[in-house]
Amino acid sequence: MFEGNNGRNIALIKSSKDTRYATDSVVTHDGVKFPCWASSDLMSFRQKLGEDAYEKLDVIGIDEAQFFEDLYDFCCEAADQDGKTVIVAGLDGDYLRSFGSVLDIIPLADTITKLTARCEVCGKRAFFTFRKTEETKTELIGGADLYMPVCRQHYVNGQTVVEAARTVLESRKLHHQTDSSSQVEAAVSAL
Ligand SMILES: Nc1ncnc2c1ncn2[C@@H]1O[C@H](COP(=O)(O)OP(=O)(O)O)[C@@H](O)[C@H]1O
Ligand SMILES: Cc1cn([C@H]2C[C@H](O)[C@@H](COP(=O)(O)O)O2)c(=O)[nH]c1=O
Repeated sequence: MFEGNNGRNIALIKSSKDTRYATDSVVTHDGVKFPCWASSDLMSFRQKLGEDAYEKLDVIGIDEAQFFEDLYDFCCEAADQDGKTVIVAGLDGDYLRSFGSVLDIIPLADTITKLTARCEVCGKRAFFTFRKTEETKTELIGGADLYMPVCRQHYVNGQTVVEAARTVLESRKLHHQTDSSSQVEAAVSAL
């Protein structure tokens, strides 16, 4: 727990699934760090922090919210019942569409800010994330090695290219084994 500039007590929680830059800090891609609790769930936070410390908390920040299954229940309890200011950051979409419970908490929020990156192909505003590999599981920790931010046009084009590449590769696999993931990556880099 930390005291912010305005005297408010703040705690920051991130998912322990994401250990890319640090286990006990939230770290931006350009290296700005802030100490945090890393946890696999949110509901145990109150007990881990201790009742007295929890009572004194004013603000709870949550990063990588898409990874928390109990996001909705925690936000309800912390904001509605306990009067905390809860600030949530996370991906609304995975490489396909909706991600975890992030969209479920929209009706609980006072305000929502949708941030965008820049499309890696054309530089326009990027609303979506394109996955560069063949892996299809929803949760796959990684950065620029696995993902690229894309605008709507390049997201749709990219999915079409990958689907077409997969179809061709699947039919080829019937005849002989090929390294399909490297061929999908080659198709993506040709976008
Ligand atoms: N509130 C902010 N004001 C200004 N720059 C910010 C702010 N939040 C993030 N950034 C910058 O935006 C970039 C992306 O943020 P980051 O947290 O690394 O990305 P992600 O959204 O993928 O977690 C970083 O370079 C970071 O310094
Ligand atoms: C699109 C997408 C992302 N993820 C993972 C990849 C990263 O570990 C985090 C996002 O971190 P960031 O700092 O906000 O860039 O989410 C995933 O597991 N599945 C996906 O489809």
